[in-house]
Amino acid sequence: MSDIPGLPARRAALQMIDAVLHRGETLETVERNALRRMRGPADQALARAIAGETLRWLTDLDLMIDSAMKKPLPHDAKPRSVLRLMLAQWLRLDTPPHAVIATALPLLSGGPRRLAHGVFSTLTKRDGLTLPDAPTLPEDVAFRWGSRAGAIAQGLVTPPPLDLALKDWSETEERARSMGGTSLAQGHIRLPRGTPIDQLPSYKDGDWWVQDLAATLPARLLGPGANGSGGKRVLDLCAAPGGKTMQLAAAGWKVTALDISERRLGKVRQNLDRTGLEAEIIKANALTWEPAKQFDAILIDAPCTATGTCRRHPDVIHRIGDRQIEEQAELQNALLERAAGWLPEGSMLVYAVCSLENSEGIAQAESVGLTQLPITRDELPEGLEPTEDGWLRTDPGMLGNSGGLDGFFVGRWRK
Ligand SMILES: C[S@@+](CC[C@H](N)C(=O)[O-])C[C@H]1O[C@@H](n2cnc3c(N)ncnc32)[C@H](O)[C@@H]1O
Repeated sequence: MSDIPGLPARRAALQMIDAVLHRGETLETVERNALRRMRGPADQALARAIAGETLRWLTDLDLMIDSAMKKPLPHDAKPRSVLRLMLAQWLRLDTPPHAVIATALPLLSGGPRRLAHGVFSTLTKRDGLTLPDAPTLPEDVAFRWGSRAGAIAQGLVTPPPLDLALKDWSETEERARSMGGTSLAQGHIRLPRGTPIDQLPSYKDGDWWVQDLAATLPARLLGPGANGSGGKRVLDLCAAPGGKTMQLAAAGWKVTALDISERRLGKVRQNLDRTGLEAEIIKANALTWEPAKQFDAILIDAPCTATGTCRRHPDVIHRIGDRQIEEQAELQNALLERAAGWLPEGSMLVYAVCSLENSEGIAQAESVGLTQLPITRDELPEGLEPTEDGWLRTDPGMLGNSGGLDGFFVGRWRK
């Protein structure tokens, strides 16, 4: 079966979609297993694209499948899964129907195969069958994202560009020009999606790292770390893989980077080595650890449901529900309470989550018993605004004309 060219990519995509939808696994984890056995980068990229587009447009693909059947297929039926990825290839990846049939139908046999063939043929012959302008979100997700749901769905249509964060902000203009990119903020370069990272100039020199523009905002809101008497101390409480640790170190802060995961701290070390930046690294559980020194600032980039990264991880749209949100909110609340207790007078706290959920963002921020230091418009890249209450909420529906950005909630306080 694996002799048919293109079939391994479809099989891997099917495995990825099923693991996300039926076992609640993250796309990132299942990708590692599913793609391991595949031959080359082109097949891997194809499997990723099929799985990504299927998950992004799942609700619409299911509506189409149901419209071509007298009796709807169960949600976990294999022919439904195969039909989903067949339609995603045809309607999103422009694969001609005959090629879709040749490479995906062998995933089924017997009656299910005839059924999928029949449904796909019916749909491909239907006049004017197209997807809507933006993916339809599952009802519970649309409800949670409220008035922003439509804009966020629009932001999901195009997979995100590649954002780089620069170690030296004074090089922004020159690097944007030499790399053929654009810049939406000092120290930020935006390149087209798919740009091969390790072939970009100065990758090995460690002059930049990959980081979505939205993910750079929490550390930016702490300002520079250097003052007359040297670097101020910052505790980066949930630090791995180290994007914000590098930003803070590059901005002159003396950084203590703490994380519970040794494996993920390995990434922080690698990132610091590559960029030549420095930080003290601590492996500890922030819920039991006690600091031995005081900090001028604490950044909590808290563990969260990561629904704000739905453009690059469309699995979150289907995997995350009330239970996961509540679990994360509980952890965030405990982290915030502890960190607020460690701050000396005059210090600053920034709390951030890459989540679009109110319970992980605004609801957490409102429980902090410190003096809010409202975020102001002049601290943000053009086109972004703080909320009326001085919090920052970004989502994939914003900055649409320049490539969008991930969803984040950020709050800031002074003690
Ligand atoms: C959103 S990620 C941090 C991303 C990171 N700040 C960056 O910019 O690259 C959240 C991190 O929190 C860590 N974490 C989760 N629970 C923790 C705990 N109880 N104590 C310390 N770190 C924890 C996870 O291992 C994960 O690396």
